[in-house]
Amino acid sequence: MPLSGHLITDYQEIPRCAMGLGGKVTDEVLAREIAAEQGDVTTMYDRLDVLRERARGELARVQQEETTETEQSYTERESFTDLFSGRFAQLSSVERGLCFGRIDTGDDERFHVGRIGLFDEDYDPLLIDWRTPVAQVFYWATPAAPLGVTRRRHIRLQGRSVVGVDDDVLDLDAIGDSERRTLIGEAALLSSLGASRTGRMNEIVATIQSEQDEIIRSGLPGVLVVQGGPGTGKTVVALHRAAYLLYTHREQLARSGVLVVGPNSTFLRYIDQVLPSLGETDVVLATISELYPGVVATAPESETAARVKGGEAMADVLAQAVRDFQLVPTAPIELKVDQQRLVLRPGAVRKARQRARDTDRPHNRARPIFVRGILTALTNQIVDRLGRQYLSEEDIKDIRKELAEDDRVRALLDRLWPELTPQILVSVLLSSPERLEAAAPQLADDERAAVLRPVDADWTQSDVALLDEAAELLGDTDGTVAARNRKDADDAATEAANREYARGVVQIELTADRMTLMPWEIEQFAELVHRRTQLIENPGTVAERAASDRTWVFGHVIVDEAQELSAMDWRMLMRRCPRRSMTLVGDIAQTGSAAGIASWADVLDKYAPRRWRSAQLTVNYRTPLEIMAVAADVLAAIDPTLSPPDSVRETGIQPWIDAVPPDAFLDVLVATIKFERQALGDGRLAVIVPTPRYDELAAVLFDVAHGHDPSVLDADTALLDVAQSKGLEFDAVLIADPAGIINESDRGLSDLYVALTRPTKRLTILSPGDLPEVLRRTPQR
Ligand SMILES: Nc1ncnc2c1ncn2[C@@H]1O[C@H](COP(=O)(O)OP(=O)(O)OP(=O)(O)O)[C@@H](O)[C@H]1O
Repeated sequence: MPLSGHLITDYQEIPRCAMGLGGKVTDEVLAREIAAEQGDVTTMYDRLDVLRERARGELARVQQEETTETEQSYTERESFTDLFSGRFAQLSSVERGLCFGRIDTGDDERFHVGRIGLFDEDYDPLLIDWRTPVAQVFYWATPAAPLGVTRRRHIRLQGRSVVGVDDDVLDLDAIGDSERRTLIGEAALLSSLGASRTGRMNEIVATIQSEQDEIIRSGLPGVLVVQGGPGTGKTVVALHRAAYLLYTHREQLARSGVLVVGPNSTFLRYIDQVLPSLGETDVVLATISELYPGVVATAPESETAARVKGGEAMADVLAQAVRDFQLVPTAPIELKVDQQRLVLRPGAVRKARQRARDTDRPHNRARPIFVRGILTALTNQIVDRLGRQYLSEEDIKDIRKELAEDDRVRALLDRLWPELTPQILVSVLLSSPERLEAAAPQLADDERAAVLRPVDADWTQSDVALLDEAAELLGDTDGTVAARNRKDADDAATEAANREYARGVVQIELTADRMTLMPWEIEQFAELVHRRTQLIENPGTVAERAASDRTWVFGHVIVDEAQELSAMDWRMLMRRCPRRSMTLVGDIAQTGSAAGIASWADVLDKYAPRRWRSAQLTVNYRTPLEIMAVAADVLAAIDPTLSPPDSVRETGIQPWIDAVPPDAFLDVLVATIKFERQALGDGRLAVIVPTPRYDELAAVLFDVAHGHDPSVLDADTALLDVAQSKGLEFDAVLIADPAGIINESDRGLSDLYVALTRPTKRLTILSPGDLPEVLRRTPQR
């Protein structure tokens, strides 16, 4: 089948099996090839069964083993349990689609590619893991650059049966110029793209395209920015990159973990199956709202408040707000301590404050310096009064100690330089017009008014980065420092002992030859014994501990919809990854947040100068050509210099765009939903509406699931606003009231663009009253 560019028409008509570009094969040849593949595939599944049974048997034996319950035997048993249950879970997760490809090279060699590596009893490879360097050619070879590959075969399985093979013949002599630019494995790709959506994203190991694979396998260090229009696979590529990096750099990443940040909890639910289905679980999935442990940030806020609080200026505002808590009295303060009348003069306080500030320590950590300065000033008064010549060093120390323990002195110190928590600082600042005015003279009156709220107001998403910034400015309190020091000392001692112990256990196991450890599992086992022992002191998986520790440093951070992050969010995120090993995926044209960024360089030249690189994804695998034509008009209105990604499919189904009188809108909407449901059959339909109309429409659309719980994705028809639909996709989308979406915010056109690019098959637009100008170019039906 000749291909032109990336567009494929009549994709349902693609021959069941194409053996070589441009050619069809007889049923007989096909049956013979399928039978041959079946033999190999059956051998792989047999081997998988053996390994799975072995892991299950080992697991059962370890669990039933009689041991004297010493801490040592407990640790050993738990480590084996982890190892074998991890191995068992991994072997089980690859059951579906175990093998999906074959590569033949010019030297008459061939190997199969699959979701996991398998070896026979003699260590001869049966199946190569998709993440290994050897498997790379499966994704990279093209007729123009065959990389030594003569044939790439896509193998389709149903259960354990081979039901189809599709070959790309990569022999340059056999094909013409027009056929050289092709999608890789287009039949397999198109059958996966044409399938109905389930509300959960699927992995794509079998059909990764070369421009995507290059990104997935890009090196670990530095920041990689992946810019791409809607549907180009940014999310799915970012997740496969996480799996690839964890496989390739497991030593480095397993201990520190990988953080994946997504735009909202519905999105996290949408993607939460991808990594487990690739056998990876050591990953923290979080939204920005969840990045400050202990704070649940779900309260809504105005666009202006989000923009102001997300602005870089807030870093200075918070720093000033902290300084405003470090007071110098305007007049001398009198104190009565033990019948003594003491006077604290502003000059002495100012001097103590300057000393403390000069240390450049965070507020709570500089407080002891301030306290020392004040206590010295007060002690000197008493000492001078009593006569220094009559006092020993010990006497002077006692005076100082008494002063330090005196309630009135302590109250005064708390007033002049209070110990603060991030929560107190941020909530007091945002609820006090006076404090705000003092700390934020650079903000306009209406901006300050927009961020004011009651002191006990619930946290919003943009508060999270403020809390994180505040935590940096304040540092730990004395109580938390003491607790941490104690814990660090304990941890260091335990860690050293445990490493020693882990080494011993592995040695004993190897000598006793009791377990069937593969050579490459010995290190893994040692690490597990070590981690297990650590867990007795410090419970929780890496993911759990990382999620509960604000200062946790991740080995790699992946951010999806990265264009939405505010300047303050970036500051927070960069603290989580000082090594700057990051993958940021996004699309500037889809920016919906008022605080979002306008260019990648704006952010990255600052945080990772000369350490960031960018890559582009250019092909839209989601939205068919007919729908992208409508989206293209909106994109041109956002920025005439931008062009949408090329759609890979054409469905022949034109979008339905209609304007109805406002008083008929609801009735027509209900009828249209019904019509779309019938047209879709099993597929998923999203009704996307302006946020201000969400509640009103939720109340009248009885058969449509609504609410902000991610479980709306389980319904066949869901009511969403644009923010909720970000990153998701549906078989059909009905946009109700497009003008409402455009007028909702300054970035309304970008929001409409996001909504228009969610469907995989059908698009309907229903407008109460006139259609917005930007949608009038498409013929109405
Ligand atoms: N190589 C591929 N093989 C099969 N399916 C693919 C491939 N690449 C992308 N897809 C599918 O295309 C759809 C769009 O991918 P994805 O959601 O990752 O795009 P995106 O760039 O993040 O989109 P958006 O910016 O609009 O949220 C998904 O259904 C994904 O599974």
